[in-house]
Amino acid sequence: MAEPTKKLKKPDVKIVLLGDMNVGKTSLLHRYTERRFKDTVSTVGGAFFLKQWGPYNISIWDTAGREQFHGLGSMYCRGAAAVILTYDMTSWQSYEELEDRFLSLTDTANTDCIFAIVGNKADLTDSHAQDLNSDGEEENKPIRISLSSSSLQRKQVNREDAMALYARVLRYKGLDEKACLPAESMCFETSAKTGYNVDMLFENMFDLVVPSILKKRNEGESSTVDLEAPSTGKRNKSGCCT
Ligand SMILES: Nc1nc2c(ncn2[C@@H]2O[C@H](COP(=O)(O)OP(=O)(O)OP(=O)(O)O)[C@@H](O)[C@H]2O)c(=O)[nH]1
Ligand SMILES: [Mg+2]
Repeated sequence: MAEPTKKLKKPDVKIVLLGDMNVGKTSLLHRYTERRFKDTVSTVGGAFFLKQWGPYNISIWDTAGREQFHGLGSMYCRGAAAVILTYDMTSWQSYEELEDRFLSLTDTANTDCIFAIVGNKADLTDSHAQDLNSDGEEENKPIRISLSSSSLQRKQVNREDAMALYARVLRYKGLDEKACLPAESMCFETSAKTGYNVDMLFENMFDLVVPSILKKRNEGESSTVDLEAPSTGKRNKSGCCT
């Protein structure tokens, strides 16, 4: 009897994390997937994590922010249903770089690609400390922990700046602001260190890409990949591809 052909579910959709080196892209993904903040090394190339979301498979691509890997960015963005543009709230430069260096990489993303603007390292900012005094909800622990005033820094990028960038991103993509998701719901301030807003960010994005999956399915794209076909990347144990 002939052996059944080996087929593996392939991701239904792709979400890409973009942003300058050191803003915390890898840490955000670790926080979400491993529920902890751990030491990182600067990413080389890119790596992906597969998330099962209900009946759907979503790949989240973590890319390298270092300039030397810049050329790879548009490759990782090809066919992306969503892009998370990430900056460090304590670094104005990391915010500026999003427009100067990273936005054009998204030209290869889907035409209906969804954008989120994410300011990470909220735990380092003084305004975050104030917020938490009134509403200290973070992962598991009371927040007082690491907020010694000596470690706090001035917040260099405000939420209004992020919302203004969101509007410019839509303009760059030729999209009508009124027909798109509102800036208030697409700009996030997070902390990979404490977990602040991290689940909310990723899970919002997962919900938002579901229509893109359904559209793809309606257009009749195969949802399996042939394991016997030549592979294009090496997989390691964690499901990452480098
Ligand atoms: N305080 C604080 N530090 C953070 C946070 N997120 C990341 N870091 C630290 O920032 C540094 C860079 O984090 P990474 O996650 O490696 O940054 P990246 O954006 O993946 O950098 P590349 O891979 O080089 O593009 C590390 O020392 C992290 O520990 C955060 O939310 N708060
Ligand atoms: Mg990284």
